[in-house]
Amino acid sequence: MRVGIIGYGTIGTDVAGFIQRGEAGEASLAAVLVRKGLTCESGPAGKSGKPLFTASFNEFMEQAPDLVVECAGHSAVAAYGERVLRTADFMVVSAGALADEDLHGRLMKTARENGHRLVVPSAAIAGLDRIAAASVGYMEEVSLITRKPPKAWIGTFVEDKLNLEGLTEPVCVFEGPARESAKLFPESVNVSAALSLAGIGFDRTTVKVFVDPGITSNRHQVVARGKFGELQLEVGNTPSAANPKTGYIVAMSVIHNLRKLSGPFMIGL
Ligand SMILES: NC(=O)C1=CN([C@@H]2O[C@H](COP(=O)(O)OP(=O)(O)OC[C@H]3O[C@@H](n4cnc5c(N)ncnc54)[C@H](OP(=O)(O)O)[C@@H]3O)[C@@H](O)[C@H]2O)C=CC1
Ligand SMILES: O=C([O-])CC(=O)C(=O)O
Repeated sequence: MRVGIIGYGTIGTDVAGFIQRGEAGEASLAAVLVRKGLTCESGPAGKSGKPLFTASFNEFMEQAPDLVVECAGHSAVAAYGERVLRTADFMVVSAGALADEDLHGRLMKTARENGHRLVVPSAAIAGLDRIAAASVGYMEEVSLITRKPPKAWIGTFVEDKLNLEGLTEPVCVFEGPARESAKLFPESVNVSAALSLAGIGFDRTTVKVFVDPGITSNRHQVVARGKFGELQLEVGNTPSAANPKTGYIVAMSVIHNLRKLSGPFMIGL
């Protein structure tokens, strides 16, 4: 399976590294779409050699990826999604972009018409296998509490509202439906979108978001109840050195999914 990556930041770099070290099952790296010129010293190459690093979307798609992994943010999902799905599967890490109903609908239509798949990895959250299975029956509740340390909020709108360095107690910066949280925190609460898509949708999934000076990991708590029974889980993601908003687990989850999609064995669905 030939893989293309959009975005060579924290997640994209890790995903590319895993693939190039042969840790992604049958997947090989075909091309990386970057924003400005080349960011990799290995330089340009073609279909058969090293992966191509390019700022041209057309050149990127000419490498004939079977699957493209988006690791670049909400705007990249909107900019490239439909064009990718005409010829390849599309794995969306910035799942919050799908809170835009119109965009989500267009991507689904393009995928269906062209026989490709829109794939959302679990990334920073857990338990989506069970939530998705549970949603086959009636569900009364799916809720999420996301907490991250102050440094994870630098560069977000929260920085303008709070003195992040001076916090001594957790502060709730959002409470409401997942559709709003996914749009309000494009770089840091994509987990609410993945949870919504697995379960009862963006409008019934409820979310609280905290800046918490008492923790060092990015923490997500999920509670769900329904015909299946109930689920309570909490994950603590180690923030990556390059971007404290993002856990290392996100790239690892992408690789787990590449192994599943490219190989003969699937588990953790
Ligand atoms: N589903 C989940 O659980 C999670 C999802 N995410 C999502 O993943 C995204 C990426 O995270 P992360 O890697 O940590 O972020 P980074 O900011 O470290 O990296 C993003 C990279 O994408 C590049 N980029 C942006 N737009 C484009 C474009 N149009 N074409 C090519 N490259 C582009 C940026 O380039 P430049 O430097 O030029 O801006 C940057 O190099 C986040 O914005 C978030 O939406 C993150 C964590 C968890
Ligand atoms: O990595 C995390 O813990 C979650 C995250 O940034 C997101 O959901 O966008």
